[in-house]
Amino acid sequence: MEQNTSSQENGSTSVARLPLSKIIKSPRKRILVTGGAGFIGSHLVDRLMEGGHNEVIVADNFFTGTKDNIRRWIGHPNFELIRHDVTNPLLVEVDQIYHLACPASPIFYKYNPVKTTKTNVLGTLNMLGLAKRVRARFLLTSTSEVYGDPLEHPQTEEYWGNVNPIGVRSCYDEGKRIAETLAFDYHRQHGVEIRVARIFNTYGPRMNIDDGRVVSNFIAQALRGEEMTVQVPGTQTRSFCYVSDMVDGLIRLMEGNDTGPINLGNPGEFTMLELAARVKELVVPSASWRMVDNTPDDPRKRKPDISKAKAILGWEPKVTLREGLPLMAADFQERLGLTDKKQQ
Ligand SMILES: NC(=O)c1ccc[n+]([C@@H]2O[C@H](COP(=O)([O-])OP(=O)(O)OC[C@H]3O[C@@H](n4cnc5c(N)ncnc54)[C@H](O)[C@@H]3O)[C@@H](O)[C@H]2O)c1
Ligand SMILES: O=C(O)[C@H]1O[C@H](OP(=O)(O)OP(=O)(O)OC[C@H]2O[C@@H](n3ccc(=O)[nH]c3=O)[C@H](O)[C@@H]2O)[C@H](O)[C@@H](O)[C@@H]1O
Repeated sequence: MEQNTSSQENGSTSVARLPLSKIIKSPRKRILVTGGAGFIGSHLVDRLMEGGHNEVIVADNFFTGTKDNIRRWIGHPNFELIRHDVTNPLLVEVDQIYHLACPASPIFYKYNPVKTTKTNVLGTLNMLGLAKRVRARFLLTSTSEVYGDPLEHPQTEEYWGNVNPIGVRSCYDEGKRIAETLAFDYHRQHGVEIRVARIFNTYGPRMNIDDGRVVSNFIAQALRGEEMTVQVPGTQTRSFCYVSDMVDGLIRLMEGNDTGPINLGNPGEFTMLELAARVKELVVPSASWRMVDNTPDDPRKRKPDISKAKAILGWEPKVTLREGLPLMAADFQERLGLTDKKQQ
């Protein structure tokens, strides 16, 4: 029998103003992941796709990401890949936006610093504009680099940071700081639901082999039989979080009620010399290292205070560096087409 649709067609004003995604009751969430072809993004996409409850759209310009990272989902009915640069507006109907698009390795973000700033400013502005228009919840992957070369240790979310505004890292550090500002202003001014994660150094399978970040460099160098390049003084510290823990934290933040900013990272703190020694012990026992020059404004120490993530999200990392390094090395070994160096 034909339904009388006149009330639906004439619909009340309030219903008519609802975004389409709220009117069409879909059992699935539609989720946009910008930068979804990158390292963290592709692991996040895996987690969001598994279980079949979501439709996932990846928007990526493939500057540092690759289709290989998301190849398993291409052709899946719940998955869509768009070649898109976030410095241009994007029109899609979604319920959630995970905004990761931005080169993360210092080598790549310094390669075209003006573009990095544009990605952080215009890219975040465009994605917040989209969130406002379609009433999507928006999560920004900010960084521990907003703390700069920190004068407080470990870093809590209350610390305002020590950042050089005109240095070679500023396109990234200051870019992420203004991205956070934009998120909070869209929240206060336009009521956009925002979530801000401050991610500390994350590592794992699928990192670009020649990405330039320390864990990928050391593992690739050790496996290739090259010396690991420890930048002076070698006593600078970082705290390394395995990617599956990070993805878990990001999803908890998105699904929870707190805007953040919330530190997500592993509080285990290592000097770069200790990291090189761990790679030697766990990946290639014959490996060695040499000291090389450092780059300007390298933060001397970094370690997250994750009390807030524990209390608010019930989250803390599970995978230790000792467990994570061999998992990453196995992936690198396969991609480099190498045999197991440890057994040689
Ligand atoms: N991995 C970490 O240790 C770490 C730490 C702090 C913050 N983060 C943040 O997490 C996010 C992901 O980092 P990652 O380690 O996966 O890096 P990644 O370089 O592997 O991924 C970034 C992705 O963004 C894409 N991209 C870059 N510029 C773009 C643009 N203008 N338009 C569309 N796509 C663009 C790249 O092609 C890539 O797929 C970044 O925003 C980064 O700042 C990462
Ligand atoms: O976690 C973060 O918030 C940020 O960390 C990184 O910045 P950084 O910590 O400097 O990352 P790396 O380039 O991996 O350097 C880490 C340390 O390793 C040292 N390093 C790096 C490379 C290398 O070959 N050898 C080496 O000793 C560097 O001097 C530095 O002290 C990147 O900027 C971002 O991915 C991210 O936003």
